[in-house]
Amino acid sequence: MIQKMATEELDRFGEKIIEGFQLSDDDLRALLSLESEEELEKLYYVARKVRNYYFGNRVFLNCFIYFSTYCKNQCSFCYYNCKNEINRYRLTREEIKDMCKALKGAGFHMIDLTMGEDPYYYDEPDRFVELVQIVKDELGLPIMISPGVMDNTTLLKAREKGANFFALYQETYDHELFKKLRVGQSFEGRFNARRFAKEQGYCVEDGILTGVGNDVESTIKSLRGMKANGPDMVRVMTFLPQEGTPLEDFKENSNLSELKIIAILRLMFPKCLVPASLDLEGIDGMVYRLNAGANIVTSILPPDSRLEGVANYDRGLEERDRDIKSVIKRLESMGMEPAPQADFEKVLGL
Ligand SMILES: C[S@@+](CC[C@H](N)C(=O)[O-])C[C@H]1O[C@@H](n2cnc3c(N)ncnc32)[C@H](O)[C@@H]1O
Ligand SMILES: C[C@H](CCN)[C@@H](N)C(=O)O
Ligand code: SF4
Repeated sequence: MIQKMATEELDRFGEKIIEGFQLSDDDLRALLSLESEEELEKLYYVARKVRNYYFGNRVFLNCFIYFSTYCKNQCSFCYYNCKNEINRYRLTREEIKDMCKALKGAGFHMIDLTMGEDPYYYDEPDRFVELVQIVKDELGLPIMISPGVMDNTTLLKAREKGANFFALYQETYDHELFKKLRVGQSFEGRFNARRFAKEQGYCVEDGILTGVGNDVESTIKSLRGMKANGPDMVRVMTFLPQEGTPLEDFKENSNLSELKIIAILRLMFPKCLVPASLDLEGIDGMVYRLNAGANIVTSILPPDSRLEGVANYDRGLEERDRDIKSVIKRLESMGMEPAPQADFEKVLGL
């Protein structure tokens, strides 16, 4: 398929995608099986062509506020699973308010409010709704919420207070693998919460993990599963094993790299937001992810922040390279730039 294509053919392939061509399962098998750097560069070339057609060199910037690392769940891949004996924090309302004040005018397109499934909020969900209100009042920016499988009533209330985006990642659409990852959780419950949010006017983000025991066929199942639900943002994250978790020693030689899947996501979801997360390899990693077709930088932390990431490649490092100024500087060195806020509001359908 793509291996033997010369530049003109790669351009034509990109144009076909822009014209609406849909990749078949066999096409996905072929792309997921690409091996050499040269072949992969051809895939990234086509993905950039499609990304540039819709977004040019303009990138969106998402601020990540992990405001509570308490959780009642025990996902086998996650550092914050309730069985892991770690230091946890829960920001106070005042701390969140002060953080918002420091974020004014920083240049973010959206604020991502993330928490574990913290009983403090799950037992009193209006506390979470109040948080959304505080951030909306302080910053007025679009808000992404990543609270886990919140009940429908709370999702509705958060929407009324100004939440725009609901992020809930299925991890995999392979039910057997899901059971091993999201231990004791309902596949349908997770799926239905995201679908309900979409029906209530949220933009939604779905996502999968790779390097977590997924193979080509399960990855195709996941790509198809996400496609069927019309997400506004789709991600893939490399699974980073976490100390103190059941998968801390998990290793596999996966050929299903994050960069390869980012590029395939771009071809399957040409107009979608596709993240380049700093959570995995910081700003150096961002460059590769943008060059593979991503167009929103996520897990950008408030300046001088000691807040957690999620996969948190830099946990324990003194120096963290996740502030917006450093991101923008690197973007400029790549000939890219932050998009106007109006472009983002268009994506949100505002
Ligand atoms: C956004 S965070 C927390 C939000 C909320 N508690 C939830 O589970 O949806 C959860 C996501 O981070 C990602 N994640 C968690 N641990 C990870 C790890 N060790 N490596 C890569 N991604 C990870 C997973 O995709 C997971 O869905
Ligand atoms: C996984 C997190 C996002 C949650 N909505 C964040 N660390 C990221 O990588 O974007
Ligand atoms: S992924 Fe979310 S729900 Fe699962 S343990 Fe981590 S914080 Fe809790």
